[in-house]
Amino acid sequence: MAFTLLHLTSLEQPSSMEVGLSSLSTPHVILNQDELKKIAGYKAVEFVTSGMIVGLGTGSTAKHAVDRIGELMRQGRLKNIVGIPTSKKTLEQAVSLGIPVSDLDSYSVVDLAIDGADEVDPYMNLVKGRGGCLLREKMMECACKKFIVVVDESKLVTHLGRSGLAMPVEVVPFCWKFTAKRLQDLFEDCVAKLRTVVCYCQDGNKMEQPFVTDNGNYIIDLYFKKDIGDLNVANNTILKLAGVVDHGIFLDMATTVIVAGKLGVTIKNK
Ligand SMILES: O=C(CO)[C@H](O)[C@H](O)COP(=O)(O)O
Repeated sequence: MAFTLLHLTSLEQPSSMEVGLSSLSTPHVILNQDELKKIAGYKAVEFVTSGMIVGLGTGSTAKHAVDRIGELMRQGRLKNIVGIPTSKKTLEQAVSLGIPVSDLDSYSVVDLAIDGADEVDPYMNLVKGRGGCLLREKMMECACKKFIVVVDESKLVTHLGRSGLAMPVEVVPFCWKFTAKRLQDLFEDCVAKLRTVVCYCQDGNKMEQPFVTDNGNYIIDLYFKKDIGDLNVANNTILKLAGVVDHGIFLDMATTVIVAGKLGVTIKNK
C-alpha cells in the first residue's frame, strides 16, 4: 500500500471553504468534522474524468462528493457523467443537481465509486451501513473498477468492530427476532439490536418503529464487547445465516482511501 500526505492548503478548495482554509496558514485553525468530510469528498472527485460511470455513495461525506460532481458538471468541467446512486436519498440528490443517473442493470461495470465509511482499518477493510444503505453500496462497489473511500480521521480504527459502535446487518423483516437472536449467538459477548426510528403520530405522540431500508428490510445492529476475531470468518458466518441479506463488513474492496485530518489529507492506495 502506498501513502501520500497532502497539506490541506494544496487542495483546490470550494468557495464556501475559502475562509477556513486560507486561514490555515495561521496556526491553531481547527476544521470541524464536516469540513474535513468535505475536503475528503472533494479530493476524491479529482479522480473523476468526463465520460465516466460513477458510483455515488451515501452519507454525509459522500454527499459532498456528489455536490462537487454536480458543481463541476454545471461549470462544464465534467461532461457525460452517469451516476449510479446507492440509495434513494443519493438518487434524489443527484437528480436535483442535474447528474444523469442509471443503475447496475444498465451499467454492470462502474468506472469509479466514491463512498464514505464508518470504520477503516489499516488494511483498508471497512465497516459501512450505519446510514442503512449497505446492500446497495456493496452491490455497486463490487462492480466498480476503482472504489475510493472518503473519511475524516475519526473513522480510522486498528481493528473493525472494536469501536463499541454498531456493525449493521440487513435482514428480512420475517421473524427478525429469530434472526437477531441467531446473529447474537454467533459471537461471544455480542448484543444484537433492531435499529429503530422515532416517528410522530397524528396525536403528537412519539412512536418507535423499525428502520426500513430502501430494499424494504430491517437492520440489526451488532455491538461487540470482545474482538470479533478473524474478519473473513465473521464475514462468511454472518452471510450464511438464513434471514440475513448482507452485512456492513466490506473486506478487500477499497482501492483508495482518502482521509482528511487536522494535519492534512492522506491518500492510501492498494
Ligand atoms: O455506509 C454508509 C451509509 O450506509 C456511509 O457511507 C457511512 O455510514 C458513513 O457515513 P458518513 O459519511 O455520514 O459518516
